[in-house]
Amino acid sequence: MPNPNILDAALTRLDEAARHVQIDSDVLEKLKYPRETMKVRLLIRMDDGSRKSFLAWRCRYDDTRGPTKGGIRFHPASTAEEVETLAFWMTVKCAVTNLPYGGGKGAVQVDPKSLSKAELERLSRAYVQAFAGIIGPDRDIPAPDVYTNAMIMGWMADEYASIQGEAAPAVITGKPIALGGSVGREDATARGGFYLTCHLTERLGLPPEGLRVAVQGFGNAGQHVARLFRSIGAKIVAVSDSGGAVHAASGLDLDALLAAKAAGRSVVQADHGGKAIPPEELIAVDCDVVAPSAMEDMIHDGNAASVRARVVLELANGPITPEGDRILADKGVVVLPDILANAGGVTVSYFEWVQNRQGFYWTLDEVQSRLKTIIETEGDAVWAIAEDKGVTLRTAAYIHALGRLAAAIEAHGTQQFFAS
Ligand SMILES: NC(=O)C1=CN([C@@H]2O[C@H](COP(=O)(O)OP(=O)(O)OC[C@H]3O[C@@H](n4cnc5c(N)ncnc54)[C@H](O)[C@@H]3O)[C@@H](O)[C@H]2O)C=CC1
Ligand SMILES: O=C(O)CCC(=O)C(=O)O
Repeated sequence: MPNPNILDAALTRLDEAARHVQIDSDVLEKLKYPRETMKVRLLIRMDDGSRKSFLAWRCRYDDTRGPTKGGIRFHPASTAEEVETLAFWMTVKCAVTNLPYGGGKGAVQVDPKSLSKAELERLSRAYVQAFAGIIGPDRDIPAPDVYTNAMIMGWMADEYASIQGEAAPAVITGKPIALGGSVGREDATARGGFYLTCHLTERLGLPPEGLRVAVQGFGNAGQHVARLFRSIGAKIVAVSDSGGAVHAASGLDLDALLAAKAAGRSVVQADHGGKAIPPEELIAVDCDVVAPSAMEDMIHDGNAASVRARVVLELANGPITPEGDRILADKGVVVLPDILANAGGVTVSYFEWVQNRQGFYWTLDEVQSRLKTIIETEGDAVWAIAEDKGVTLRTAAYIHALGRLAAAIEAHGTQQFFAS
């Protein structure tokens, strides 16, 4: 189960940022609590005729800057606290990238691997039936997250359209292209992190060639980031998934790993060309960039000292605890923070929403070049704040976001939020 105090830990990053800028205390008070979290029990019919129920949540953390936006996770260990924390991070992430959104997130406490495809579809449709009153193209716009994908988003969009009695593709992003999805959304999370790393290579002190990369979590974010780094000649020296981890100092056979995953197998079952290692050793392998791309709190006070990479590229949300951050900073390891490094996904989700609303679709080149511009522009802004204030990139990203959030909160007028 995630740390029950995960939201408190996440909020310490906001407090740290607030120490370096003048921020009205009302602004911080508003950002400390989710606006609304709805909890339901979804009851679905199983293939054998029995019925089973699953806890599910949708949190709209803050909508000051626009409709709330964020993925839906299907995971057996999901909790309300985790959903609210993920929704808080979405609020900050959308502000860092200047998308016209607030932050939201959803989850179902389920092991999706234990369901048949038909059961998974019934669960996905039940989720939309339960939350149809809270989501909407101008209210709250879900997307994929851990163990959800384009197929599930397609079922959900279809269910929402049936309920509304009209097509409403902009209610959800990360859909299949055939249902109004955007080209370039599939690898967008990884691509954003890849663009950021490449843009900062020199400033990060990374070797321009022969980069060695380790990837923890080999799903959507992890597989695509490995593929993108390979495309510039990098070696993928270690990868892991929920089934285990593999390592080869001379580089793993990425095609074999991708083929194994496509066939529903773990990386340890692939003809990977390396050796299996204990999963907890992945973050400690000798490499230039380690990309945690799985779950929260994977690098913490108990293992941060073992990180040997020069750079941690946070594709996962919240993979490093605040104590882990301090240890890495003391070691001189640079962390590219989640709220910037994995923002490629929500940025292309925004492009999908825009395309759905205008009914006019862009080319892959247009999507990728707009994504690159946003990531590089906001990356430069965050880097400049970090240099100017002598803070980590994470604190700088929070300072950057806090400025935009404060401006929007103040522009709304305080009477709306704080009864006198
Ligand atoms: N899909 C998206 O658009 C975005 C995802 N993220 C974040 O990226 C992370 C990964 O998400 P996705 O790639 O979409 O999920 P996914 O469901 O496609 O892949 C998750 C991967 O993590 C692995 N995993 C699970 N527990 C693990 C563990 N304890 N150790 C090692 N590997 C483990 C799974 O086996 C799987 O390979 C999450 O933190 C998610 O919130 C962030 C931004 C956008
Ligand atoms: O694509 C989106 O709207 C949200 C993606 C997401 O859940 C995330 O960035 O953590």
